[in-house]
Amino acid sequence: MSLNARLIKESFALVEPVAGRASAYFYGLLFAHRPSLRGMFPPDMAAPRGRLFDVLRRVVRELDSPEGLTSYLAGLGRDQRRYGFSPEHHTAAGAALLATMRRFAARIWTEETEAAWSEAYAMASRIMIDAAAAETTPPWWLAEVTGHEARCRDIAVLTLRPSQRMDFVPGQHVPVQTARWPRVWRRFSIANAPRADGTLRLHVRAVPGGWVSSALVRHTRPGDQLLLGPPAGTMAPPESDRDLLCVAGGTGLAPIKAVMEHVIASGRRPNIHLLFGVRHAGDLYDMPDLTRLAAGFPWLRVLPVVSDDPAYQGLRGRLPDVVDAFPSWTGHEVYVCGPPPMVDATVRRLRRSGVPLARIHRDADPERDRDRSDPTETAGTPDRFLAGFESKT
Ligand SMILES: NC(=O)C1=CN([C@@H]2O[C@H](COP(=O)(O)OP(=O)(O)OC[C@H]3O[C@@H](n4cnc5c(N)ncnc54)[C@H](O)[C@@H]3O)[C@@H](O)[C@H]2O)C=CC1
Repeated sequence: MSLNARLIKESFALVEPVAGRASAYFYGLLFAHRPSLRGMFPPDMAAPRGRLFDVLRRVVRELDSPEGLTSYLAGLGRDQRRYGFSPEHHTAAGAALLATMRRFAARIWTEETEAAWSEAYAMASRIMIDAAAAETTPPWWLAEVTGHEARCRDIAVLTLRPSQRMDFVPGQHVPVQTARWPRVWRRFSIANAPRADGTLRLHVRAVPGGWVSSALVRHTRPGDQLLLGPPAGTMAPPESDRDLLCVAGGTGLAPIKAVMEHVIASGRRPNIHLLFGVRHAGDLYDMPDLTRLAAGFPWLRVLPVVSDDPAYQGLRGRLPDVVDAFPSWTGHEVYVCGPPPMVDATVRRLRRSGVPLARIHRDADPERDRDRSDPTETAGTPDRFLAGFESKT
């Protein structure tokens, strides 16, 4: 791959500070030239606009590491299948992207810059298109809700049965779409290791203003159908036999539970310490299940931790402080999931206490974190799902 990375970076550095205006311009152009594409996006374009620059930032950052770039773009191409993106759409998006860069980096734009972006986009779209074409798994799955348990005021645990087999690695997440909010996807971690019956569990907190999470917690019942995109995410169970420290903040428990289930099912016998942190005792939404898991695996120790309730009789405090209060975790593999500030603070403390970075596992996909706080993720719905829903309601 021989790209003029310098010219791309220089021009991108001019456009990035005006990302909001540039992405509005990009989508404006795209829809003006291809009005039919508008129907693939949600009514509120804020999230797709934000995501455009998340992707560009990541691509520009990875320009100097061809392997990382190729793997990222291939993943993107495979994921885009759920929106129904075709090679033709890539051509239209490429023209809009070039026009956007040309306009917002006009001050330093030259023929060489134009050629650099043009080559880079051709290369990137080729990788995405080829990866999408080579993928043999479905672009999306219909899944029936077979269980819906309201665990506390805002949290429900859903059990789903995909209509076709879905392979995933414990620790990964899936994009979810409800019929209530067509074309709006939101990612949730899968909360179990793969099961013989193919079912998946999701732990969902209804966040204020969260379209998909509220629909899943308050308006979804057994028998309803959801749409799932391909599982993604790089967090995976440990390969070593080291003991495990798991630090879960709220519904950040989900991927950690999947990893723990996998380790327990593997027949290994590491000691597992789970610190499950919530704000109020009433938020300890999964304790009966965790207690059952610990009863069947004596090497698992579950420690509920409550941060915002002075009357709580058990372990109290914020997770980063509680982690720090133990003698040493330097010999452990560590998994940390939950609110990003909690994860960052916990990782900092662990690093300071000598735990090597390579042994700290977190869900490090920044796009995923944004999906969490902004549920209106980008675009697209297979028509069959909408048709099915419309005929159902
Ligand atoms: N794969 C992953 O990484 C997953 C991450 N999540 C994230 O986990 C979060 C869960 O939210 P909730 O259940 O509402 O959790 P929450 O806001 O109720 O907090 C859970 C725990 O984190 C601690 N905490 C919160 N903010 C903190 C901070 N700034 N510093 C130190 N500790 C802090 C709280 O004290 C509590 O112990 C969401 O942000 C969600 O996006 C959820 C599922 C999977």
